[in-house]
Amino acid sequence: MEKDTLTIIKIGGNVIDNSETLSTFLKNFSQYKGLKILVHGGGKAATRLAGKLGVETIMIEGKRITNEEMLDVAIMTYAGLCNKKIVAQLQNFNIQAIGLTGADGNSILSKKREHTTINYGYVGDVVEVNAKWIQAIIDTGTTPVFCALTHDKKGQLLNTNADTIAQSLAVGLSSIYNINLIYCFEKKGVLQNMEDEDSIIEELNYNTYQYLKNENIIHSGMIPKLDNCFKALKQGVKNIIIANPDIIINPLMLHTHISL
Ligand SMILES: Nc1ncnc2c1ncn2[C@@H]1O[C@H](COP(=O)(O)OP(=O)(O)O)[C@@H](O)[C@H]1O
Ligand SMILES: CC(=O)N[C@@H](CCC(=O)OP(=O)(O)O)C(=O)O
Repeated sequence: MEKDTLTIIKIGGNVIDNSETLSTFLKNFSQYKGLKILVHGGGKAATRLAGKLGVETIMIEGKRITNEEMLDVAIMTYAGLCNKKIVAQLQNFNIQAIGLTGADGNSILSKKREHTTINYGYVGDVVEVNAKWIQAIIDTGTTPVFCALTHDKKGQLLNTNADTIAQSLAVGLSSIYNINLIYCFEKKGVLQNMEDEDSIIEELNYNTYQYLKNENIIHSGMIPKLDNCFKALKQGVKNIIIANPDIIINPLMLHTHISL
């Protein structure tokens, strides 16, 4: 039997952080046809709330050092502020959305990252996605909205990068669905030149990625994002793009297609 298509869309900090951009995106998302999952980050909002609460933010290679206090900030921000505001807006647009951490429905199981040279603290690496349960939720006509938290099934919530959540869901659900994975951020795609918003690399393969990374044309948050894309491709996810959120209403818009 032909598999259904499921689109997994991830939105990042710069989309969530602007209430107008977010609202426009959510309206467009609500009109996007077919089965869908939304994954959101909120790193910037977490850093802001941490500042207000007097909790210091330390990032190493784009990953947040998550001590006990920072984990509380992450839970408040991702599962609370960001997730519930998004779900409420989607309900307003008549989408039967449900907000989830990986603990809800045991949907995403992870393992606390081991302390090597860097102690990341309460950061989780995904071990397993509960694909059958997520499918059952989708089958009721519900749209899952995942935030950047997982759990270890020993009672501990863990902070997991939202790009990785999207990748793990894509891989975990690819046995059931044909997956489209879309990473949305504020630019139109991966750029050849950060000064030129129109210098979009339309097709990016692994070798070109390595070259552009060495040349420092691809750097910072784009590195873990692309690492997640290639990880997903290597595990059988077929269609992955990096694009501006407007892609969902204008599929002809220029974007970056990722291939091996
Ligand atoms: N070549 C590139 N093209 C586009 N963005 C790039 C590039 N290299 C680095 N970046 C940076 O990567 C960022 C996206 O990563 P990140 O901030 O983690 O995304 P998100 O907003 O989805 O969480 C962009 O905002 C940009 O500053
Ligand atoms: C472990 C880790 O770094 N987790 C991320 C989760 C949030 C996130 O990924 O947010 P964006 O997509 O907006 O960057 C963090 O706490 O910043």
